[in-house]
Amino acid sequence: MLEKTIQQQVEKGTMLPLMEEFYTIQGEGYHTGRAAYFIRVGGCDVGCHWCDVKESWDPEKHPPTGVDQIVVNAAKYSKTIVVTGGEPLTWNMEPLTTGLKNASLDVHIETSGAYPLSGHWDWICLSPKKAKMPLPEVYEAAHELKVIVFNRHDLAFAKAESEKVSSTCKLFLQPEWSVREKMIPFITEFVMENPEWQVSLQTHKYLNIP
Ligand SMILES: C[S@@+](CC[C@H](N)C(=O)[O-])C[C@H]1O[C@@H](n2cnc3c(N)ncnc32)[C@H](O)[C@@H]1O
Ligand SMILES: Nc1nc2[nH]cc(C(=O)O)c2c(=O)[nH]1
Ligand code: SF4
Ligand SMILES: [Mg+2]
Repeated sequence: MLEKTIQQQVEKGTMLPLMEEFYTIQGEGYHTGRAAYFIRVGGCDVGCHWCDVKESWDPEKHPPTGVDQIVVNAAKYSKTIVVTGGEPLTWNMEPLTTGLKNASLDVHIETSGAYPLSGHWDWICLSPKKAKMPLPEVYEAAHELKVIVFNRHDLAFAKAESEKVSSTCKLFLQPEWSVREKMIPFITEFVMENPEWQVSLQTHKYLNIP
């Protein structure tokens, strides 16, 4: 009985499999350097082989948590909230983001865009993945396109992806962490030749913070 109620709440998005929450500094992309509270929601089946948070993939490993409780915690820490995962758009983000907006918070998302866009967002960071491409609605809504560069072909992929986003969308190339030393020369050369793009580094990993 209880199990069933919880499952129904997860289906509605009033409960979410919460992996972790932490107050830190946004390490990547347009808002790099800004203090923010991160809400990491479990569940992702995109399957990036280099994913730096594979523990997030199985939603069963993360306790279903009421969104009201998540909002109360978040509001204690920061005005800026980053919802990430896992893939947050696996779930209905409407209840969580309504709660966060009612608390007057700025609400950002990190997403692959592979699932329908739900929720109310002040900032959408789209990081497209070839294995499960973003839906058209997410390209249209994205404020920031952040392409991970694992090999040189990813630069051509980045260019093609940039044709699908709005004209105001900010463009970032971020080296895949394990090959950063090899990819940084290609990325820097590309950005100097294509100055509409900017470099994004995972600065939290250099700072040794979460
Ligand atoms: C862990 S993902 C979670 C959100 C969502 N599933 C996504 O991929 O956008 C958060 C961000 O980290 C990036 N990322 C994951 N693993 C990485 C790695 N090994 N090196 C560089 N960036 C990575 C993703 O591309 C994404 O922009
Ligand atoms: N500091 C910090 N910044 C981040 N930006 C995006 C992250 C993510 O995993 O979504 C992340 C993260 O895990 N930590
Ligand atoms: S989409 Fe995001 S969470 Fe899912 S495997 Fe790829 S990087 Fe990891
Ligand atoms: Mg991360």
